[in-house]
Amino acid sequence: MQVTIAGSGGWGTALAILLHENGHDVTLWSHFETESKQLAETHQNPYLPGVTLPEGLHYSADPACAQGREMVVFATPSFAVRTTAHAFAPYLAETPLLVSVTKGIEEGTGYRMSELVSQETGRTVVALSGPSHAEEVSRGIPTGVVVACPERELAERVQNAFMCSRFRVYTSPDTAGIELGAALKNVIALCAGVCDGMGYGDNTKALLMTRGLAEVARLGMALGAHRETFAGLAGVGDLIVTCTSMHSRNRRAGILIGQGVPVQEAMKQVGAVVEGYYAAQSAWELAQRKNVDMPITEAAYAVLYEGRDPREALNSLMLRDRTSEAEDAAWAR
Ligand SMILES: NC(=O)C1=CN([C@@H]2O[C@H](COP(=O)(O)OP(=O)(O)OC[C@H]3O[C@@H](n4cnc5c(N)ncnc54)[C@H](O)[C@@H]3O)[C@@H](O)[C@H]2O)C=CC1
Ligand SMILES: O=C(CO)COP(=O)(O)O
Repeated sequence: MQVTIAGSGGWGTALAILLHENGHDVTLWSHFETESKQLAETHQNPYLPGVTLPEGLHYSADPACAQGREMVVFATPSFAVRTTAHAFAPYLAETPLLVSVTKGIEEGTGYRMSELVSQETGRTVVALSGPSHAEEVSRGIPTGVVVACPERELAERVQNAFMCSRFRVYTSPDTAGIELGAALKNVIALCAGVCDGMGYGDNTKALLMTRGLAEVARLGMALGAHRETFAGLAGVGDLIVTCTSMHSRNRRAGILIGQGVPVQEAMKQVGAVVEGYYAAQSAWELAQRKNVDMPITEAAYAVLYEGRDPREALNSLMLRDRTSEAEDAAWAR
């Protein structure tokens, strides 16, 4: 298959290596000409230290490189997905498969990433997500993900393109669930990092992850996602990897914030996109709009955007009104 990957950060590059190994003819597109030249000349990507890009990958900074390709994968940070899809749209008429692998929610509108690409291109878009740090995928470490699309045939074609012995791909019809799980868990991972940075323990993190998943699923379902998706790879699977891995940019940013580093400085020190920072604002807005209770996300928003002290935020989460883990209906059983 002829493939273009639109976005040459860590994730786009890791997927370019994978698809090249799968026998596809891959062009890696960069937003910046200088970045594209550097990749072509050095075969190294600073976002993936120690990984050498294989011979045979092509590099471009021109969206026209998508012309006539069979699959285009959008892999930029979320803030750049709409503009990138807009730039690529004139070249996609003969491309049957469009894929989004970005994890975020558009600020202000609340749209998911596949929705942005769809709006800009007028086409159905497959979403790919799951516990999949680029640092590990680029080194061939076995990984599992989900591809979602209401059109099963499109999902299965994308599954076939990515699947191999080190990259297991499941399909799902629940694009909303897959994308919301991906975007919202980043907020919880950032909070898990904050707890680590403040020196709290494994109990605290397990509490945060479990109750975090509950509120992620609550908002997801209010936005049309299926409950069971949050028990899958793009839900609890991705939550586990992001809250526990030192590869996670969200967790690393959180650790710094928990240690007292100012938010903007923490993101600068991480040096790659911290999607949970942006998702906290979008999730907070969506929760208000849909009237969904999301106490952890609300606390994250207050810490990240209003300067609230993280210790004080955690303390007030612990002392919220007492409640039940079960829904009211369960007590009647
Ligand atoms: N890194 C990872 O392990 C994984 C990342 N993701 C998701 O993939 C998305 C991209 O993540 P990464 O590749 O890690 O990000 P990154 O932080 O490595 O991305 C940096 C890239 O963004 C590009 N960029 C900057 N401004 C741009 C613009 N205006 N237009 C287009 N591109 C621009 C830069 O050229 C650079 O190549 C995020 O949503 C992330 O959550 C998903 C799974 C794994
Ligand atoms: O989504 C990811 C892994 O599945 C990447 O997480 P970070 O953005 O926190 O590094």
